[in-house]
Amino acid sequence: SSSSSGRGAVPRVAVVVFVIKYNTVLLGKRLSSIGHSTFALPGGHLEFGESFEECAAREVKEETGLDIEKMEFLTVTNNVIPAAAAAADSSSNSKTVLVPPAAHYVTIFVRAVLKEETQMPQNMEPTKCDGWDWYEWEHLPQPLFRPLEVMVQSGFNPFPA
Ligand SMILES: CC(C)CCOP(=O)(O)OP(=O)(O)O
Ligand SMILES: [Mg+2]
Ligand SMILES: [Mg+2]
Ligand SMILES: [Mg+2]
Repeated sequence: SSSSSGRGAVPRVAVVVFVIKYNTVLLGKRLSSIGHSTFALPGGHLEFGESFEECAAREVKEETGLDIEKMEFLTVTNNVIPAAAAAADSSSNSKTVLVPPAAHYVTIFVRAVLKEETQMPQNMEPTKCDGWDWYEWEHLPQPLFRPLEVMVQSGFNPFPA
């Protein structure tokens, strides 16, 4: 992981997965230093030597117990996730103290379907996620994890046309 001073910090790559079931998508509330208490897709860090598809299948299996197939690349976004709002200097000549970003991820978005549509998600990492559920695109839970919120606001739709 990167040093807190920001020296040596490099952007990391994440693969996140729209697991599509009929007209719903799988989301879970994050319990994590990044995006705590916001609803996010299953997924995580691309590990050395992995394909996007291998990472997607591994992370979804690790986090939800679900087996997925037919992964398709959708899009990629660059997410510089700010630390707490820049701290203003408390002295009279208050100036904004620059705070290094808390995180920087290049996020690969893929979609996939369940190998077996009767499979139910389990919360495999209860210290990192508050539980998984299926949501219609028109009725997404709030608040969404920032990178996903930005995509939804842009009018992105992950479902097959
Ligand atoms: C913060 C996010 C965009 C990238 C890292 O995702 P994550 O915290 O789910 O990572 P892991 O599932 O690999 O622990
Ligand atoms: Mg994970
Ligand atoms: Mg991981
Ligand atoms: Mg994860």
